[in-house]
Amino acid sequence: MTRHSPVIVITGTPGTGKSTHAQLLIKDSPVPMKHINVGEMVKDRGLHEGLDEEWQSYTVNEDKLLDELEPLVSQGGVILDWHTCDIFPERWVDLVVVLRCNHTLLWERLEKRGYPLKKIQENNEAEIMNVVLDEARESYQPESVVALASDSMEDLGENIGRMVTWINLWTEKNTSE
Ligand SMILES: Nc1ncnc2c1ncn2[C@@H]1O[C@H](COP(=O)(O)OP(=O)(O)O)[C@@H](O)[C@H]1O
Repeated sequence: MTRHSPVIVITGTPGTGKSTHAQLLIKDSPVPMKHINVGEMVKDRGLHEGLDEEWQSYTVNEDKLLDELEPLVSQGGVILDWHTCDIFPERWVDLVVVLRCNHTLLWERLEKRGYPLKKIQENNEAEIMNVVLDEARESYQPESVVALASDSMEDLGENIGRMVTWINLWTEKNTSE
């Protein structure tokens, strides 16, 4: 698969800042990148088996989702924004960014979002237990996975700068070979 732009996964517990990062990155990226909010795609295109009432989340049909994503990802230039990452085949992905957030801040962000208490607790525990980071480390090569703090606007700016630098290096390497 020849790509002229990379595929970046931005993952992390809900509320850590994935969409905020993805939206800024598509503006600052030196090559055109498309932001795919995978959760919204699942909902909008019906790539699920229905809503789990207890958890207020969709039961994803992974085969349908992967079939839908494959043609979009194959060209490169894509940011996949989702709270889980191990479903994406390793060959699709050039960089996995796992956003981390202090759990008190995360609690406040999810409360503001109007999540039910049970969902806030579940996500808060997942953040404390490193669930998404462990999942990323188990699914991809260590050099492809980077964990970045997303507690403050300062972190946000630094993270975008680091990702822009990474995209420049990737592009230089992959278009000169
Ligand atoms: N680094 C950050 N510093 C301060 N606030 C942030 C940061 N990242 C995200 N936020 C805020 O946290 C909330 C959740 O961010 P969002 O990008 O929607 O998270 P996610 O996509 O991971 O669910 C938003 O109100 C956003 O403005």
